Amino acid sequence: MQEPRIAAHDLACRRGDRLLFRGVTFGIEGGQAMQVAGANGTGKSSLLRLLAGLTRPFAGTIERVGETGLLDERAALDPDLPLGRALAFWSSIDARSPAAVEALGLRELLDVPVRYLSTGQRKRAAMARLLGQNATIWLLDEPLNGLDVHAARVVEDLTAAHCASGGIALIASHQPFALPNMTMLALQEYAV
Ligand SMILES: Nc1ncnc2c1ncn2[C@@H]1O[C@H](COP(=O)(O)OP(=O)(O)OP(=O)(O)O)[C@@H](O)[C@H]1O
Repeated sequence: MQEPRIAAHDLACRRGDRLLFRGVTFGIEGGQAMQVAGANGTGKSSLLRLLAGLTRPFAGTIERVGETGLLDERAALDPDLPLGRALAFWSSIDARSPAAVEALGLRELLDVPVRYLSTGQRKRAAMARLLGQNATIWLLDEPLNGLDVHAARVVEDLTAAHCASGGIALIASHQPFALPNMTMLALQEYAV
């Protein structure tokens, strides 16, 4: 497998008629993690969506080697399906013996329609979906929002394991996220 990498060079982002940031440059290799910090509205979510390839930069370039998986407020799970079947759509989640389903405390919820899940349960399900996606580059937008203390620790541990096995994690968060050797990108420094 090719070594994963994600890099931005002189990136600028425009939403509507407003330029949010410009001149963002960084490079992250396999095994590394970076937290994107910044006040509300500085463009953290917009940056992750750019890096995921969902929107196009106003200026600058993105280099991406490896598949990206985006975790945000949308669970990317069919709301009408029971959770077990919705997760099964993501190929490597096997509802019978998935370590992630156990670790994230989802076993008792597999028969519950996704639309009935609470905010924290939905976030845990989205994390299980991300694991089932087998993406090497994780883009985590406020991954701890809505999680209780135990679930937050599980998500931090899963992310640390992902990096330890050669993956990349980019984390946009207001909350501290415990991960060894994480670098920091302060988005307000690039505000226009
Ligand atoms: N589709 C859109 N069209 C126009 N403006 C948008 C659009 N999406 C987001 N914005 C604006 O872009 C700015 C940045 O939004 P973004 O969600 O990227 O910020 P953020 O740093 O993640 O904020 P928060 O910390 O509140 O989550 C906001 O002012 C927002 O209103």
